[in-house]
Amino acid sequence: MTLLLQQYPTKSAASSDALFAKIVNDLANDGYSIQANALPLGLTDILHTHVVNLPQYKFNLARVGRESNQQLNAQIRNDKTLWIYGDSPAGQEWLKWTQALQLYLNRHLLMGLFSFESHFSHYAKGNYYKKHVDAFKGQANRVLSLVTYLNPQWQDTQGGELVIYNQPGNPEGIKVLPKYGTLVLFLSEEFEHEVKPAQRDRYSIAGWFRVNTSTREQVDPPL
Ligand SMILES: O=C(O)CCC(=O)C(=O)O
Ligand SMILES: [Fe+2]
Repeated sequence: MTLLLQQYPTKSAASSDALFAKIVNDLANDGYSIQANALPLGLTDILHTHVVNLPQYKFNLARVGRESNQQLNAQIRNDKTLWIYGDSPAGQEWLKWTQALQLYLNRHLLMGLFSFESHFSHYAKGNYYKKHVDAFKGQANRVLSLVTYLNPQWQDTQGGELVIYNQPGNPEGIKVLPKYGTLVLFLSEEFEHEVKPAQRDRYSIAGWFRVNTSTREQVDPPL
């Protein structure tokens, strides 16, 4: 008999299982999950080193939807972004980890997550992203939003909070400081949220798990 060693779960994926289980529980109960010190430290470190060493010119002014009017855009958000592909060791490690998360979510919540896209964001001092949703009901195929933060020693007084408006009865929303290794997930269509201006450079990764809405006429996500 030949025994094939399974690729999954790997040791590192297995060590995230306790975290993934908490996320599944939160998502099922509340539709969002906020986890401090969630990312494996080695992964946070490699991503942080990578992002702070990227040359500024590689980042692009973020766009809002299909809007091409840059002035209007800048009133809504003025961070800069850079899409993450597997063309760097940091990018590869990140995509491996989010892949393990995607698999876990599909197994335990049957979400049918089909693909994942993500970008680094750099909010320079004073930058913001006004209140928005990441996907519109019935339109988009972004179903689950993910954000993680790459800012060592973030102080409570330095602003830059993500505010999640979780229910009408709580107009203040839930504030999340962009601390090193904190991970946030929420259902993309359900929660308005915003990024408050920060007192210092703020680095993060924003990502979205998508379902496949391909039809015979249209391949989506685009190849
Ligand atoms: O950086 C954050 O805290 C959230 C970013 C965000 O909402 C987005 O990029 O859509
Ligand atoms: Fe967002």
